[in-house]
Amino acid sequence: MRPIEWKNNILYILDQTKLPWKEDYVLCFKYQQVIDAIKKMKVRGAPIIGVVAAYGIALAAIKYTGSNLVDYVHEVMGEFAVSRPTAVNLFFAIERMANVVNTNRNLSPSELKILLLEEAKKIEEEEREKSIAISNFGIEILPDNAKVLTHCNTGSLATIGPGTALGVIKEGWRKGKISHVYFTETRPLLQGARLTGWELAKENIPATMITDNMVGYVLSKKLVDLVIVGADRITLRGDVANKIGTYSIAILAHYHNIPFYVAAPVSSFDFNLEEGMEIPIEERDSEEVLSFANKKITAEGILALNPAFDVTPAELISGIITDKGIIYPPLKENIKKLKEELRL
Ligand SMILES: CSC[C@@H](O)[C@@H](O)C(=O)COP(=O)(O)O
Repeated sequence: MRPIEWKNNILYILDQTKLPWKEDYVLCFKYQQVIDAIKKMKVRGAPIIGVVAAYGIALAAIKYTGSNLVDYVHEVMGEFAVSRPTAVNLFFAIERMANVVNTNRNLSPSELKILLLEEAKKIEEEEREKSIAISNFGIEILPDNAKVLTHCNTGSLATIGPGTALGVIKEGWRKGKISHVYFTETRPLLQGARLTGWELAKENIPATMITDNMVGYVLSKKLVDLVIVGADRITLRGDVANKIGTYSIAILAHYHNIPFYVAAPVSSFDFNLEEGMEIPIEERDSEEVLSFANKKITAEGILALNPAFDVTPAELISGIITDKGIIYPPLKENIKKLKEELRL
């Protein structure tokens, strides 16, 4: 199963809104279709959003027949930048593509188009490698026979490679360190139930789904030894934006003395932001909350909140598993060290 594929100037995107019922690909011939797929969450998860945006920008360039390719690509990048605001990987990928354009302005349009496509392929390959590295580093935090809880979907569908949090879980299972996985259904769009369940079943990993409001029960009964989740954006002090509900899980884990880990590539860090409250949180259409299985579940006139993410403060996090190793508390100090080491 490949979550995306680039073939003959077409970007194929496995439509995650149709899983697990149907394995259907959306064919993107135009960059607008890529933006639409991101907005409608046909493709979702922080790392893959960046990869898909890079291909979308390359696709726009390849299809352009006008006389000012550089300005056009910048306009397109602006459109991608407002597709989903929280995952910083999107902006990381746009910046990489912008660098290619800005440093090669003097090349012919056809040469520039080739370079843009090469950069998108490079970003894809790098994300794959990063998620393999995270999966391997993560083994260190797993006790023997571990029972683990995760939230949302952080697997191959979200990352190209094995995954971040789910990558650690898959590798832990392969190495005999994990005995059971609990995962939340993840309302309102059920990325846990539909996508994580689908990936775990494909790998034959013993798994139990719980509804989002069962986390307190599961942790109080000591059914799990640790929690691992992904991230959409991590600030300099180690605050983490991730799928709505993550913050509640972190508080419950803290109360019950259960380690709470985050797994994310360095491309999920936003070194421009200090505090979690600075992270822009995507507000989605309230209809997603007001309905279930395409059926309205409230009386007419009832309103609903629909923030897609929340922020977990650094104090609640036991460690961040990255593609460069594990960052332990004090997170602020150690993130600063990593930034300096990587010269970012
Ligand atoms: C490796 S994916 C990490 C995060 O992107 C993931 O945990 C998450 O919150 C996804 O949210 P989504 O709204 O499904 O894009």
